[in-house]
Amino acid sequence: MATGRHCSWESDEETGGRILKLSQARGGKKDKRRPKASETNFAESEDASDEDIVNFYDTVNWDEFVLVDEYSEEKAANGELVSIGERLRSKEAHMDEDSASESSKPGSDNESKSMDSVPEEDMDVSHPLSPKPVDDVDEEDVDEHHVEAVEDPDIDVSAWEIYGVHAELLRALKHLGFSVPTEIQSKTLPQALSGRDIIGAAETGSGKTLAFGIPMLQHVAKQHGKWVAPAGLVLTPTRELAIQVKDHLKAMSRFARARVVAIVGGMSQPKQERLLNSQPDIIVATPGRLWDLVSTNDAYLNQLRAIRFLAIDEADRMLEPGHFKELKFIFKAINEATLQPREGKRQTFVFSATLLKDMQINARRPSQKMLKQNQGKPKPGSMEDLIERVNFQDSKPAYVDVTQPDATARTLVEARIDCLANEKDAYLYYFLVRYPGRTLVFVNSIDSIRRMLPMLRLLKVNVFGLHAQMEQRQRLKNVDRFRDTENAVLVASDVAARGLDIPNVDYVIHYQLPRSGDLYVHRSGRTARACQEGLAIMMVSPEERKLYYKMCEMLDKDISQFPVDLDLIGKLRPRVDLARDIDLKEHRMNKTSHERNWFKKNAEELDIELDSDFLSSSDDEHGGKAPQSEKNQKLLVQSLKARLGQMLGQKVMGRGISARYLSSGIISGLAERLTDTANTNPVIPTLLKESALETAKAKAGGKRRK
Ligand SMILES: Nc1ncnc2c1ncn2[C@@H]1O[C@H](COP(=O)(O)OP(=O)(O)OP(=O)(O)O)[C@@H](O)[C@H]1O
Repeated sequence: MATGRHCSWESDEETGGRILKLSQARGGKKDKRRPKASETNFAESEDASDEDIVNFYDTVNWDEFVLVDEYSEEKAANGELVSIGERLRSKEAHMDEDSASESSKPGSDNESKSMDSVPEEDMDVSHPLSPKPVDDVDEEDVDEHHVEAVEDPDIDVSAWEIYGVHAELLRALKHLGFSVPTEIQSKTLPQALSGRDIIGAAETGSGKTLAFGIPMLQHVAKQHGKWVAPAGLVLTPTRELAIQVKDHLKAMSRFARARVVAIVGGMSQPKQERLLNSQPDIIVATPGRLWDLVSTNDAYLNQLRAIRFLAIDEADRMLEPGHFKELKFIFKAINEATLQPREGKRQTFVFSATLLKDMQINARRPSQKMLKQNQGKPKPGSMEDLIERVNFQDSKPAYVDVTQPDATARTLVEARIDCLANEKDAYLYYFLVRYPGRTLVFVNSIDSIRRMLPMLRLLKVNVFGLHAQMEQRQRLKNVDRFRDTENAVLVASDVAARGLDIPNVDYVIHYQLPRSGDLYVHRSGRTARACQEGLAIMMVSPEERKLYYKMCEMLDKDISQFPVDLDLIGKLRPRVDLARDIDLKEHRMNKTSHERNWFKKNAEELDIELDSDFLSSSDDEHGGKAPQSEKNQKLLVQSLKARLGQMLGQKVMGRGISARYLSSGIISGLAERLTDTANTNPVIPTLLKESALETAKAKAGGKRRK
């Protein structure tokens, strides 16, 4: 590698687009050359240090610089693409205004918030490719005068007034269009606003965030800008959830102007330290990153010890390995005698969708042996253990349980599809084609995601991936794209199962059965949110049947079969088989060429001469010639892709999903249907567009829980 800065494009497996890998050898000379637009991107290399990135930013002419990858092209088509320079200037103006208004806050430390103290590396959050900004000085911040000038929509929020909700929060509720509280909110708020600790459980998507968020924001609103310490700490199990909760609370504090920050792993640590230094009112954090920062800095620790509100969101997930250790440290640290005096006691909220159910199950189970082993203490890592460690200051925390017996949302319709394990791809593709909609597909392993993404892309499905091994930036970007794209598909591991609030997810498909009833509830809860209807479908192979029956028993429910059209699946299957075949061949080719390049590169570095047989088959990347067999393979793949393209271009003439569309084997009004593109399925023009939800409801005979 050269001694200076090195920028190179690499293809991105997840997106099919490109990312820039940026690196600089330590002590390398500063390259004053202006990079060409095609050489630059904000997506900094994983291993590029903050310093490297700051140096890199110095060299870029932002006015000339617009991003050139696929996603930006989409934005450009909508006229949304602007030069980065323009964005930076608008952000700068924003920050100036922000710091001016901040200086009126008593006790504010302007230095820590001034433009000078915000290194340019922070600016990456405002570029058009980045996910929703995660800092506290992002573009969503609205200046006070502007905010006050906003006209309030004509929405009646008087239903909230009986709880004494602050006028500034009532205004935000108007703007959010939340005219009445949800059940968990109406049952929690009177107790929480009167100072009680709460253990709460409510179905997924029922509005738990504001149930614990409003009491915190209410406290901040009453402080009128006086800052002594953060008012609240919200702990969540995943980064995405933390950012989502932060966004939600921020939207709610639009007029109360609370400073809400997210402290999560996968983001620049110095930046997150600056966020903690910025006098936040509410910190939303994942335990790991928070503990990293807090355990090495007493100032942060003292901030936490002074909080007035602690909320544990998705508490049951916090018990899983990987979260609980840091959570225990945080509890211990903040429960120690506070150095910074707190005005009044701390209130604690513990929330989940399945919490009480778990607690009841656990409460029933502790055997004498177990109790003996633990000397009367709760089992380490259990919910009781968490509850004990959190150290409620209320002698009797209030229990608020508004879950259904099976804990799923009332508006959720459930169905199952029985099929062989190796047929699942064909059935899934059939479903996606037959019922276009925003669809979240859950699988049990990252390998399944890696296998399914390229196959579905070859089938021209608008698909994104989400799993824990993806870079954080990519994870957020994919969630944003899924949220912003009509009829998109997100293939996800259980990292997305809990808490992710993506509006309007039409369908959740359990491609593989979840490993527990709780996970089923959480996964399914990504649809049917905020009182809307949604459909969850389990794909059950014969091997999974035992587990399926166990789950039905545990959840105490029968799940009806979802009707499928076997004739159509038969017609779509050759496309899926071909896409799988192409992907397999491409994968093998890439593997062979990667291995050969690896040998060659290492041999060059070690100055070893490779066998002439080996050299004759050296890859063309290094000027050599690829072997004939490999060239043939490439040609074969190209021709298979052309064949698949042809297949995908053809319409499928199905017989229809039910007798409703058939009369004596002849489709009535076929000619009209074939020309009525607005109402017919784009791939199967003999069928009318239909919602899978309605189909499932019709099949279940309209039987719904009350
Ligand atoms: N009072 C309300 N009226 C209408 N919509 C609401 C109300 N309160 C919250 N919402 C909306 O409902 C959705 C779900 O809220 P939230 O994410 O808080 O649910 P949750 O119970 O935390 O779900 P999960 O258990 O899956 O995390 C959000 O989009 C939120 O904006």
